[in-house]
Amino acid sequence: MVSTILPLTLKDVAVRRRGKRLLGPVDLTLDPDGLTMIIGPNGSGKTTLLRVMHGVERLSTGTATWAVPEEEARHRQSYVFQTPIMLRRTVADNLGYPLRLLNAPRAQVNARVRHWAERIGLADRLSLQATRLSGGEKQKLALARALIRKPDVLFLDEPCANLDGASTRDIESILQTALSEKTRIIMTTHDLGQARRLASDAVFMLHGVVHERGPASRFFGAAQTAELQAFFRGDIIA
Ligand SMILES: Nc1ncnc2c1ncn2[C@@H]1O[C@H](COP(=O)(O)OP(=O)(O)OP(=O)(O)O)[C@@H](O)[C@H]1O
Repeated sequence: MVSTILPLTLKDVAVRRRGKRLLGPVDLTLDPDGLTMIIGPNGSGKTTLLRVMHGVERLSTGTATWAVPEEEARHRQSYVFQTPIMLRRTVADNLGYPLRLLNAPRAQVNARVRHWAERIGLADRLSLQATRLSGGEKQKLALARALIRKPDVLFLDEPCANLDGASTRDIESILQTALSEKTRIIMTTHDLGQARRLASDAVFMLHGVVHERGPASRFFGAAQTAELQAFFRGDIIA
């Protein structure tokens, strides 16, 4: 097994549905390290781009290629949806599910479940039905469930939408730890403060294409295009 599945290279990617272009053409390379933040107005194609990268969106044209065969890359990445999906089982069962799918030994599953339950503050509620958790707790559980099998790459679609400050802070702290442990993160957000806090590089989507991209320092400090400057001012971009 090679050490990372990256880079991911998108070449001339387009997604069309019922005659409408949702995305593209997009050419983009994701290097092995850091956190790439995808931002842009509603409907600009952020989620579609994320799904293309994760390999769950049918391409109309172009290619998305990892450094390893697609089958291997698929097993080494996780995706967390904006609205967390809970299995109708206990917190412990939800956390351990990805490891059980991999037939991990029971002792290892239990140890990792305990570690992550403590990390997300649910150690005393392991036998509670996960569907009964609050929105913030569900999102933390979904994040822990995605990280428990140590993916190379983690995709997150608006992980903190509708969450309070404390839950957002907890999630950002988990993401910082994952980054320090070399998990590659690619995420979308509507929260520009969060984008500045977390990003090592950023992508600005507009009308289904990558309008501007750069390292965080230049992207947030010296936006090159009038549209990104307008977006940062809070203007409506049609
Ligand atoms: N399955 C689909 N069929 C048709 N149109 C779609 C489909 N999925 C998304 N769209 C449209 O594609 C465009 C891009 O959607 P996408 O969800 O990628 O944007 P977004 O930037 O993530 O938006 P938001 O910030 O509102 O989540 C939008 O105009 C959306 O309405």
